[in-house]
Amino acid sequence: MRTVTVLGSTGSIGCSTVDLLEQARGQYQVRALVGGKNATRLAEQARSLNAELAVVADESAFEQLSALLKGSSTKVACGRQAVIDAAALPADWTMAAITGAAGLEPTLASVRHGKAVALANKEALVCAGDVMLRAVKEAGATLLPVDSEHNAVFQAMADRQLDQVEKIILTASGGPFRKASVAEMEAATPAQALKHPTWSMGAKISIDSATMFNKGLEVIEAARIFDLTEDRIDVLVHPQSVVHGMVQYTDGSLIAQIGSADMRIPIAHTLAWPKRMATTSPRLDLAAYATLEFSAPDEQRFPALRLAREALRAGGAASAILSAANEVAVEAFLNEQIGFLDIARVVERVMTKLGAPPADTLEAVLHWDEQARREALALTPAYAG
Ligand SMILES: NC(=O)C1=CN([C@@H]2O[C@H](COP(=O)(O)OP(=O)(O)OC[C@H]3O[C@@H](n4cnc5c(N)ncnc54)[C@H](OP(=O)(O)O)[C@@H]3O)[C@@H](O)[C@H]2O)C=CC1
Ligand SMILES: CC(=O)[C@@H](O)[C@H](O)COP(=O)(O)O
Ligand SMILES: [Mn+2]
Repeated sequence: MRTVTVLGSTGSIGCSTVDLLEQARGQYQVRALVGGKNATRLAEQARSLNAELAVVADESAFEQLSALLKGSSTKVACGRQAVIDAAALPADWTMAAITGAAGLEPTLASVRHGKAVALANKEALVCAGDVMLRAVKEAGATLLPVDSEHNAVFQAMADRQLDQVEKIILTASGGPFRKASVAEMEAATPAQALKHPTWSMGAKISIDSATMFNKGLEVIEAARIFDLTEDRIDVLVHPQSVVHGMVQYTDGSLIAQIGSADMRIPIAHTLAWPKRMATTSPRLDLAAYATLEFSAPDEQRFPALRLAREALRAGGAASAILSAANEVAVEAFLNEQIGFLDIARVVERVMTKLGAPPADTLEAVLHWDEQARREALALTPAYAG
C-alpha cells in the first residue's frame, strides 16, 4: 500500500486531497495529516482516514485535538518543529499545501526524503527556488505540480522534449476585478476581493487572484519547474477557467489541458502519477460554453505581473522579497488596514528598497523573507485609511 502525508490537510487543497483519499479508501496508508489550527477538521480527517499521526502547528489547538482523538489509534503532536518532523516522515507521496512561506521548511523536509512531492505551496518555490530545486536533485525526489496551470503544462508536456518547447501559456481568470475601474479597485473591500469568479480557494490565494499576484507568483513558479526564462512564459486572461495551461511547440502546435475548475482533477493526476485514477469531479460540457475568451492581461491595472517578471529577471532574493511583502500586504488588506491597490504599492516599495541580494542558502532566503516582512509592516501605516 502507498503511504501518503498531507501538509495543510484542513485547507482548501488539503480537503480536496482528503476527499480523493476517502474515495480511494484502502489504497493508501496515511502517515500524517498536518493542519494549522483547525483541530476539529483535522480530528475528523484523522479518524476518517485512520491516520497514524495528526499535527497542529498552533500549540493552543493541541488540547482540543488530543481530546477529539482520544481513544483512536492516531498519535498527536503540535508546534512548528512537529510539523517539520511530520513532513520528514518517509512517505511515498506528500501533498505540500500549507499556504505561504510557512510551508517552505516542511516542504523542504518532505523533498529530502526523496519520494514524490505534490506541490501546491507555490510560495515555497517562489521564495526558495534554488534551494528547493537543489534539494530535489540531491534527494532524487519527484516534484509534481499541483497548481492547475502548471499541472496542465506538465500534462501537455508529457512524453515530449523540453528542447522542442517554444513557450508555455498560463491562463488567468482575471479575478473578481477583471472589468473593474481603477476607482472601483481602490475602494474594493475584502469581501469583494475574496469572491473569486470561478474557483473556490483559501483566502490568501483568492486575494492574490484578485490582484493578479497569483499569476505573477505562477510565472516565477513555472520558470522554476520547467526551467524556462521569463520571456518564454506567457499569461492569457481566460475568464471561463476551462483551459488551464498550454504548451507551444517549435512546429507551431499548441497543446492544451482542459477541464472543470475543480482542483481534485490536478491533485488526482499527481496522486496517481504516472498512472491515472477515476474521480467524481464534474465532467466538462464544452457545448454548454457559447464562447471561450482569451485576452492579454492589463498590466496597468494589475502591476503584479510586471513586478513578478522584474523579480524573476533580477534573481537572488528578489522573488522571496516580493512574495513575503505580498503576504504581509494581503494580511493587512484582509484586516482592513490598507486598501486593495496598496497591496502592489507596498510590494513595489519593498522590492525597490531591498533589491536582489544573493539567496542561495535556506538561511539567506529566511533572512530576506524576514527583512521584507519587516519593511512591508513598517509601510502599512503609511497606507492605512
Ligand atoms: N486552493 C486552491 O485551489 C489552490 C491553492 N494553491 C496553493 O496551495 C496552497 C494552499 O492553498 P489553500 O488550500 O487555498 O489555502 P487554505 O488557506 O485553504 O489552507 C491552508 C492550509 O495551511 C494550514 N496552515 C496555515 N498555516 C500553517 C502553519 N504555519 N503550519 C502548518 N499549517 C499551516 C492551514 O491550517 P488551518 O486551516 O487548520 O489553520 C490549512 O490547512 C497555497 O500555497 C496556494 O497558493 C494552488 C493552486 C490552487
Ligand atoms: C486553481 C488555481 O490553480 C488557482 O491558482 C487559480 O488559477 C486562481 O485563479 P486566477 O487564474 O484568477 O489566478
Ligand atoms: Mn493556479
